[in-house]
Amino acid sequence: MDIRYSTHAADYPAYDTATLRARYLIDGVFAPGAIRMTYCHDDRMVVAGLMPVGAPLRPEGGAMFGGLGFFDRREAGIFVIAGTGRITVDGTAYDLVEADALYIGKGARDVAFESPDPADPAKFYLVSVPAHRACPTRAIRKADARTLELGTVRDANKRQLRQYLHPDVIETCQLCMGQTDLYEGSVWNTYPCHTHERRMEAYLYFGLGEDGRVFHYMGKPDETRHLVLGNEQAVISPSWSIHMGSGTRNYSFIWAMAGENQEFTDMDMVKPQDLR
Ligand SMILES: O=C[C@H](O)[C@@H](O)CC(=O)C(=O)O
Ligand SMILES: [Zn+2]
Repeated sequence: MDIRYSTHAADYPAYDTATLRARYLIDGVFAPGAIRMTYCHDDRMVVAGLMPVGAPLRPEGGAMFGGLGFFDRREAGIFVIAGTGRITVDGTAYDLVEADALYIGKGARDVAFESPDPADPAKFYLVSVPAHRACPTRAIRKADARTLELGTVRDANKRQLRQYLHPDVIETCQLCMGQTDLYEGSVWNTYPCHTHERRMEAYLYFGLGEDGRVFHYMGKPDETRHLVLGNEQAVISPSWSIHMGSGTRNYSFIWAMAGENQEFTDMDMVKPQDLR
């Protein structure tokens, strides 16, 4: 378990590149046959990659969770970013293809992740946060998501944003999650940018190819820093930080938020002329 404590907004301007990356970047999200977990103390969000090859994978609770089962006091959203996958929750199997998602509510006991086709192993991206009550476990297919078309070719930010774990789609305790795909020729995400003091957020970038990179911007709007991210790397955005990026090509990312509210539009928009 990789543990990330919260950082104060006054501290990050002094970080060098290596420290910025150690605090906010999550590398090695997917490894064949393994569960890779990062426990982030910002809103106690767990970010994990599961890539079953052969035997099914089961997220464990254990010492890090006070001896509880993983889902005893948590909910999770899981997206398939590659391959085809099956998740079995207490005897019910959900078969998922790329861009499908599953929400698992608090109280699930036996959760197994599998790749039914060994030639096409699934990459499951999981984000989990504490939950105070049980909401129903449900699959959300790509077509079920609330879809928004954003941006323009002129601004190189034409993209499709799909809200899967969102109050208009399914009920969750605090997790909001979705996927944004940039169209070919567009490279900017989340511009004009924003903060949301009431929620933290994590992004997983993928579909970048081997050499593609995203220059991800973070920090207070008047004191920005950047992290260079490669394919299938994630980044933590504390509530005080902007989170936007520009890629060397188009790409996709999964965003996940947790905190005080689930109002997607509760954002403090930053005027471009105020960025530094
Ligand atoms: O708070 C919301 C998140 O930052 C993302 O949903 C933004 C995003 O996917 C986009 O603009 O493409
Ligand atoms: Zn945001």
